Amino acid sequence: MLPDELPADMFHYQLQALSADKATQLYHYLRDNLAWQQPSIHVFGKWHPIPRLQAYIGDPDSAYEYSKQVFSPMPWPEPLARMRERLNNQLGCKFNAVLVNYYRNGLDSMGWHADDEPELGAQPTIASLSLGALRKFKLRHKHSRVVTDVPLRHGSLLIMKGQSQQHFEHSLPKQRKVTQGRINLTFRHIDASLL
Ligand SMILES: O=C(O)CCC(=O)C(=O)O
Ligand SMILES: [Fe+2]
Repeated sequence: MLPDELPADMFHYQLQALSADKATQLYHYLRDNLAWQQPSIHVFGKWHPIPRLQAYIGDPDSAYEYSKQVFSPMPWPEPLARMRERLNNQLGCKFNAVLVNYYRNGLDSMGWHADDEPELGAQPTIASLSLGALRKFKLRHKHSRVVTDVPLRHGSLLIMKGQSQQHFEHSLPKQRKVTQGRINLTFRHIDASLL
């Protein structure tokens, strides 16, 4: 399923977590109903608006801090509350927040990073649900620098767990030929006591 160089104890890919119809329905619901924001982040002494839109949703105790900013969670819309419940049951997780990213077309992107903020804990499990346009997700081993491309499909679920964030970074590069939108949801467990 996934390329051999990605350790099975860190990455798992479920091609069809949602049927195509359900995934399309959820895509349209989120695109049209979430309160999208485009915050600026501080990089090398300058503020830049992120090259995508985002919405942060979670329980009241799940404030999330990155790039020196605190993101307060918005309440769960019903379809995402159901999805969270399902993933918690299926994976035995305690997700209390989801970061939703909306890439309006192939010019929107996300740079290299690891999801290694302290409030995620040492070995976080992150469940990444993709909806809409097929985009290339890249994983780069921090030590060997080997890059692996994983096309994330409409309705698919990528689980990152164990030491994945310690050993790998990931990114979603621009793809100029992509004209359609994509929405990605990363379900997370935020422990505010680790901040
Ligand atoms: O859009 C994606 O597939 C990646 C999103 C991501 O890396 C994140 O939200 O931290
Ligand atoms: Fe990430």
